[in-house]
Amino acid sequence: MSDDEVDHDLLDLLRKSLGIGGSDPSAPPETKVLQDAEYIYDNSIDVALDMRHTKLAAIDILKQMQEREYSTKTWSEHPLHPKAKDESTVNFIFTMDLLNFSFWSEKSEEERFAVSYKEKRWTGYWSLVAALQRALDEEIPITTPSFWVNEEECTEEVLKKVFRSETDEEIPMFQERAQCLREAGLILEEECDSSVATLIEDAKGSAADLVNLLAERFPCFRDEAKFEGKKVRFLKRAQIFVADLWAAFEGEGYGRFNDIDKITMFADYRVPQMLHSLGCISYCPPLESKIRRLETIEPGHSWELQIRGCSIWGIELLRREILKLDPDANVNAILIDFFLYDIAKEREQAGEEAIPHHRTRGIWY
Ligand SMILES: Nc1nc2c(c(CN[C@H]3C=C[C@H](O)[C@@H]3O)cn2[C@@H]2O[C@H](COP(=O)(O)O)[C@@H](O)[C@H]2O)c(=O)[nH]1
Repeated sequence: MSDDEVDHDLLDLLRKSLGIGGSDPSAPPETKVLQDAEYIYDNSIDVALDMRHTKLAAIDILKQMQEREYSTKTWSEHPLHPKAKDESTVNFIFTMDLLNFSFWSEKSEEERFAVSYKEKRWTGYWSLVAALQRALDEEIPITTPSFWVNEEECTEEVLKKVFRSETDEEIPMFQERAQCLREAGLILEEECDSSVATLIEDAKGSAADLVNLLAERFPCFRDEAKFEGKKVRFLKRAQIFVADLWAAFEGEGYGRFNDIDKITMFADYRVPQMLHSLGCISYCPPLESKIRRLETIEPGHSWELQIRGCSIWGIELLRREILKLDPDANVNAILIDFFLYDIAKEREQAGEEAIPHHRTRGIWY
């Protein structure tokens, strides 16, 4: 059996249960996402990273982030993001990142699922944020975990109203989203007296531990796969939950973590597209033409895992190049990722040409 096939997690578990060896309890907590991303990158033959473009992109991104004074403060400046530095925002962010996946549509811009809120029409990620804000305005306690498990009040009809569309297309994966809320509500009720704040306190100020806690306790956050026979972790929504907390609270209070730089890029479908536009990532011809033909890639397919793993590793290389340019730059993988997502949306809004994002339907991103 080669080393790659050894299930190190199982070995760890065995050692712990036998009380021998095992991971050193005093070792700093790790999520293993970055090391799994590097493993995927080292074993990818259909997706590649380009160091020359990465170095060029680092110059441009550093300059733009400094010009925009891009920081955690930017998060709350988005019109739809909650501003209160209190538990209501903790609950909002948890609800949002429980459901922060798979907004893409096969329909046209005009026909796709869209939410009308504050005289604007929101699609994609922002349609989710708008739907939650609209529900709260309509006195539906959609961000309260105990509501999700109340079958008399939180009916399918109420959820349909929360996620009602301006068009004939309903929100993608409506049933899966309802299931995520119910499951998370039950687990929070059992383990944290329905309080997200308690869940955060259980991590004792460690971002990595909070990510691991979410993956351990909530199946719907357990974003893992098998790549070439080895278990790999992406944990995209668990990580973006921690990152959104950190940004919303500007590193204080519920957003205070002593190891926030352990959080990696979030392996979604938008930032890989941006990395391709920057020339940092490239696809083998059959994969590129599949993406350009808008054909779906099955969840767990090697191509999907290579795109996700190489994107995480690509942002790490970008981060290192930025810090070589300016060792004092206030930049980590989170802020680079947030910035690239925002730029990707600005470019899309401006009608700029870009390769389509890849299409994999699922609850992980
Ligand atoms: N890697 C990464 N993925 C992100 C975001 C965000 C929004 N984050 C906000 C918070 C801070 C930032 O400044 C943003 O304002 C959404 N997504 C993912 O993208 C997809 C939605 O795409 P579209 O359908 O086009 O809206 C979907 O998988 C969603 O989970 C991000 O930041 N990073």
